[in-house]
Amino acid sequence: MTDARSASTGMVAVVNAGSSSLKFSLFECSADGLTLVMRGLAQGLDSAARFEAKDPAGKVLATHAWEAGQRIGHDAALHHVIEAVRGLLPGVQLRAIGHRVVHGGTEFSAPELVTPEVLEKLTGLIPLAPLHQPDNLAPIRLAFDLLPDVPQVACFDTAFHRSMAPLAQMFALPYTYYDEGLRRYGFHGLSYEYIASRLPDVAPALASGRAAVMHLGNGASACGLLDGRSIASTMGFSALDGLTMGTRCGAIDPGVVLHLIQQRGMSAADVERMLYRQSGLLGISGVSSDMRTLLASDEPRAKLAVEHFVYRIVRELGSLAFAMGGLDGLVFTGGIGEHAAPVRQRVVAQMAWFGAELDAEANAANATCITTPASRCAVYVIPTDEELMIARHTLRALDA
Ligand SMILES: Nc1ncnc2c1ncn2[C@@H]1O[C@H](COP(=O)(O)OP(=O)(O)O)[C@@H](O)[C@H]1O
Ligand SMILES: CC(=O)OP(=O)(O)O
Ligand SMILES: [Mg+2]
Repeated sequence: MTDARSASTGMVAVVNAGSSSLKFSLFECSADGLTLVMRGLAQGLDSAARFEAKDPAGKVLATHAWEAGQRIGHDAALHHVIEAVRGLLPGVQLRAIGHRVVHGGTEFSAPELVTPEVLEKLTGLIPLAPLHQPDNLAPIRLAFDLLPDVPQVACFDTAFHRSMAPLAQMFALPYTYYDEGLRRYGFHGLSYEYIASRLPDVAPALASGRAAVMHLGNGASACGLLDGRSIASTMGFSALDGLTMGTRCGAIDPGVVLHLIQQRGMSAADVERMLYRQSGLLGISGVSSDMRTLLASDEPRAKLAVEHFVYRIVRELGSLAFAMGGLDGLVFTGGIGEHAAPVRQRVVAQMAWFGAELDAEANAANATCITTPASRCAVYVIPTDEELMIARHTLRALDA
């Protein structure tokens, strides 16, 4: 958020459509930059949908709850968002809409103005991200109908990782599959790009150094940032790979998938449901996918789930450090990374052999730097802002 005070040149709306939620933000554009005006969230779209819009200070501007048990589609949620914004800001002029689109495939390595042809190509990528891409594209289609004169820009989760070397993108499958697009793409790129944009101010040594960034939200991944560019990601071909997540399994032996299908008689759809929706923190704990609930629980399996989450982070951290030729610092971001001090404490405790030393008070306060001056490796907490990153990209794409 900037402190822009000069004349407004219109608003940019940002839509981040997830599998069960739809987040939106409105930014005012001026010569000084982008200023957040409003942000909101329609969540629980599967069963217990509710909507809330807030001003930048967190004051609630509007709420709505749908009937419990009703499944609200993204179209209905977006209709509601548009009506709510029109009610709160009558006469609002949208200069553009920026969208988070999870998959850009091999073709889209930068934000793209959406034309019907581009939308068709993005639709063709649905098989690469079946649980994210359809929800990302639904609001674009709807906005084409409802707001045909407003330009739309697609901003990709995969784009920031296109800087990874071919070797880092390659699976050891027969080579033709690589050419056909079966490769490690990496996701959460808008979040990593935002963090990279913050490093020169927050941690200048990391901006030009070797940083491992942990985006720990409901989906979780880690990225190796070398000189501010992505050189490795724990997420792969899909958003299933890598770290333990809320309901996703993270890295597993592909032999397990074969076993479930061949020996246990599960269908591909059953396996997909299990790996995406019934695994991870929820699967291990049997209690919840929500880190807050697990940290507050006395259930042994809730504790085990948290331990597994930490274990996988530390294992991947070692891999990223060697891929970068060393480690100058670590950045935590995402809902868990920004707020779950006990998780950060456990990760840094596992790095004690390496010389990392936690500042317990700073960690408890979610301070920006949570290690002592004597620590060999600095550890930071930097809140992410995928929406601001999308708004910036959207303006740049319009100017281009
Ligand atoms: N104060 C907190 N303590 C521990 N975990 C938290 C806290 N606040 C949020 N989280 C966790 O953050 C996760 C959601 O992260 P978020 O980045 O908001 O998710 P999404 O990927 O849906 O955007 C949940 O597991 C939630 O429990
Ligand atoms: C790519 C991905 O995992 O996204 P999310 O964290 O929004 O589920
Ligand atoms: Mg997320």
